[in-house]
Amino acid sequence: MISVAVLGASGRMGSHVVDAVNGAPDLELVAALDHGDDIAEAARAGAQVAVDFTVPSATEANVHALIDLGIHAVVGTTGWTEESLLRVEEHLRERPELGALIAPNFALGAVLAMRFSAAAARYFESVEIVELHHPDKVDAPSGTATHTAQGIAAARAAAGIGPSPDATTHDPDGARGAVIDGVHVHAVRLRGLVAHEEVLLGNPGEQLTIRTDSFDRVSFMPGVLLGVREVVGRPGLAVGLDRYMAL
Ligand SMILES: NC(=O)C1=CN([C@@H]2O[C@H](COP(=O)(O)OP(=O)(O)OC[C@H]3O[C@@H](n4cnc5c(N)ncnc54)[C@H](O)[C@@H]3O)[C@@H](O)[C@H]2O)C=CC1
Ligand SMILES: O=C(O)C1=N[C@H](C(=O)O)C[C@H](O)C1
Repeated sequence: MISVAVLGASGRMGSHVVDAVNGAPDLELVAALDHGDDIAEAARAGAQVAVDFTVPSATEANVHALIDLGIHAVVGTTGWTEESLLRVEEHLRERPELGALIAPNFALGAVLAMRFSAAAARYFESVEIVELHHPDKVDAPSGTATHTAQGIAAARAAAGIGPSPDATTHDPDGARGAVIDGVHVHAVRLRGLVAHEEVLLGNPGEQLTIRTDSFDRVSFMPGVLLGVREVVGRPGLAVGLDRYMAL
């Protein structure tokens, strides 16, 4: 039995995680904490793993606190940078028995879409990303789109491919979107949506579209539970659920 704490337990994702942990025969929910609660309560309750679905401004401090408390971390919250990930990696070296999984997306379809996009990237002249989310989301572009763009950019750089062609010289309103590692990313916020992403890859006369849709937050739960079960045996930092999957 793995003892689990949930941080952000009253939120859209956290409340689903509470239900998923309660429904798993091999997991026991020992703490459901939200804004204003003392994170040390997770340790007092005996948590081995804490799942963090909070807010970008809180998640890094939560993870450092969990490491200090001797608790493995499974993190879905967005807002991570190269620098903040490095700080966690460094901190984990002081506690070699602990693991942390930080994953921009726990939906298996989204994990595969990120992998497929990176695999396809070198074969297309042009690539752009459109991410589409519910309008209550506080950050843009999404963590998933950022990670997807980084994977695509790394694959193109490794293959010696230059930037996607683009003749735009006049864009006073930012219509070409954000640019992450040279990849344009467009963010849509629309009532009715949950979490969606399209990667558009173009060549003369052809287009490949890789699309992933989460219509319901239950789509993230198998990945979260996989992370909880695996993190206890995988010390150090893992970025992306694909690190725990046989891909
Ligand atoms: N990796 C993935 O698969 C997914 C990641 N996300 C990300 O998860 C995060 C949360 O998303 P939602 O659940 O939609 O947000 P939400 O706003 O519904 O929930 C966040 C919860 O965290 C609580 N909170 C804020 N600061 C806290 C702190 N210091 N300690 C404990 N709780 C705190 C809030 O009170 C709230 O209940 C976002 O960054 C989002 O992008 C969302 C869906 C899937
Ligand atoms: O806020 C959300 O809802 C989501 N956030 C994550 C992200 O920013 O990529 C994962 C998923 O897209 C849902």
